[in-house]
Amino acid sequence: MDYMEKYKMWVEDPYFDEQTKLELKNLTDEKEIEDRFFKDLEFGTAGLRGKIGAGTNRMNVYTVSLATQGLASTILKRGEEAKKRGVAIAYDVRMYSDKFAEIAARVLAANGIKVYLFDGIRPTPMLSYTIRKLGTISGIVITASHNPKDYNGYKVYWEEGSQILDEIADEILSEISKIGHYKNVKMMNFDEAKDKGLIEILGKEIDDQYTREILNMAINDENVDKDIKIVYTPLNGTGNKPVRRVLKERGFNNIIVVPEQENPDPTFATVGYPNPEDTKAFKYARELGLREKADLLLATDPDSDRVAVAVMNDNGDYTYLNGNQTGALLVNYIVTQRHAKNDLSSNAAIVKSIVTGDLGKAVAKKYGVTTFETLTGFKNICAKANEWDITGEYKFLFGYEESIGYVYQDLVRDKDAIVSSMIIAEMAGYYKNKGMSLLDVLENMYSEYGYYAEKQISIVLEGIEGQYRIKRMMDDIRHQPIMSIGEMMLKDTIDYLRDETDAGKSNVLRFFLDDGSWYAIRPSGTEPKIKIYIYTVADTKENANEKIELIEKVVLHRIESVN
Ligand SMILES: O=P(O)(O)OC[C@H]1O[C@H](O)[C@H](O)[C@@H](O)[C@@H]1O
Repeated sequence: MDYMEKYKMWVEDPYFDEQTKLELKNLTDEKEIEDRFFKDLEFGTAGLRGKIGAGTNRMNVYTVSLATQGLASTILKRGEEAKKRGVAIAYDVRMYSDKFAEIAARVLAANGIKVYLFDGIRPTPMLSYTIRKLGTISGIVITASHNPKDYNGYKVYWEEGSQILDEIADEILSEISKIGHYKNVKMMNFDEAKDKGLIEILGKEIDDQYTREILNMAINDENVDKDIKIVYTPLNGTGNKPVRRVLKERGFNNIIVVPEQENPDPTFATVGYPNPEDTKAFKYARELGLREKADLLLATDPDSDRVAVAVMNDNGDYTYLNGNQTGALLVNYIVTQRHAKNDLSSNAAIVKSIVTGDLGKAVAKKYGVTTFETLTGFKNICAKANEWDITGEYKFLFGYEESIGYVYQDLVRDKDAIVSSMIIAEMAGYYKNKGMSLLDVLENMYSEYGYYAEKQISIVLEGIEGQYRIKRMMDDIRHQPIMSIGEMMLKDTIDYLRDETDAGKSNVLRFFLDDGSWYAIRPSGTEPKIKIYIYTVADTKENANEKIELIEKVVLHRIESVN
């Protein structure tokens, strides 16, 4: 069926509800119809993610129920035991998140699969934790993470507690393709499923366990200035209760929460784009921080798997750390402290993505800790922890990405802003006790390891047109790489789509220059963007920044010249 036939089917078929039909009938722009129906939502970097609305390429009760039936069939193939182990479901603050979670629960229950559904909003990492605690076969989180308000998403997890990799995703997709019409999706009444014990509601008990286990992960409790003043914003997402609770129970009493962004708001009215990678998300936190003279600002994204940090500088304002800097600081803190305590196993390893910078790796190396690199997607980072559970080859110490995702140890198999906020607060308090800010620590690291600098640029290109243009941009640079930038000559290229690498296959290009700088280009798997990552290391900050600027200018010029 082409997009128009699919559109007509949705408008005419009595299976679809009246509101959906009305929404579709009111569409006047054919481009919009095409965008809604030209394909089905795809499993990208982090599961299904798309705009909320009617259509096969949108997040709605129909696409969610279809995906869940595919997941149910995949579980059923694994027999009775898998059915009993069941599926844990969490959801965030977004529009329809609770409704989609309920639909998913009803579809699984109708298939005879046990469901553990949270009684309210929870952070994504709690789902990972819960899967491991309850021993479920799978898990779902309804969230679009940091995307704008009109998006939602559906992340699927497997028994190890991390997001599914391609093998299971392909199996689910193949089961979805066998379903045919949406009416073949099974669905049970919610109350009936609860009465039959097929849906069980999760609450306080699991919150308590999670908090307790995180508190046990403290590295230092003494020599930490717990009076450090931190302004925290959950950006109207799920972080408010768990982050505050963990910090409070660790004894940090000087935590001030941004009042306007404390409570859940699916429209993210105070922030617009709720991505703390973007320093604009700190607007309210900064203002409050300046008034309160806070040492640190912390911001978690709506599903609380990612956290960003800003540090009070000598000019009395805040310096925003990017994900590479926070990641490197955390590697440095964890590794040096554990080393000093003689608590660093000889097979300890850290894991980062291929588009994450190298400062953390340099620190790890000094202390005999191995660094592994995976494709983008925290599922790939945590897959290492899962693998080492079986082989015992390495001990997963820390995983991180430039996109402000971090996890310490392997209690949770996803990035975890709750665990990370606690370790960041501890780290900042530890150095404050020594009279240093995190900026001082970073500066010391640069003097020891070299001035690492980085820049990430995203170009937003929406809709089908955008998708095609991103493809043309990738094709263009893939076939005609830039041979020199100023005095820097292209030395090596990795095309992760075509070359055999340890990381695996993905549409990513990495270009290495002869002075040690490198840059990577890839389409985002979660947003309509092409992303460019630029890295360098030099003897001074000025030299490093100069190189970054030059690379940025040349690469951007080239990419943007592709129509
Ligand atoms: O760069 P993208 O494909 O948009 O992904 C951005 C981020 O999305 C999710 O949060 C993934 O778990 C991360 O691993 C990834 O870095």
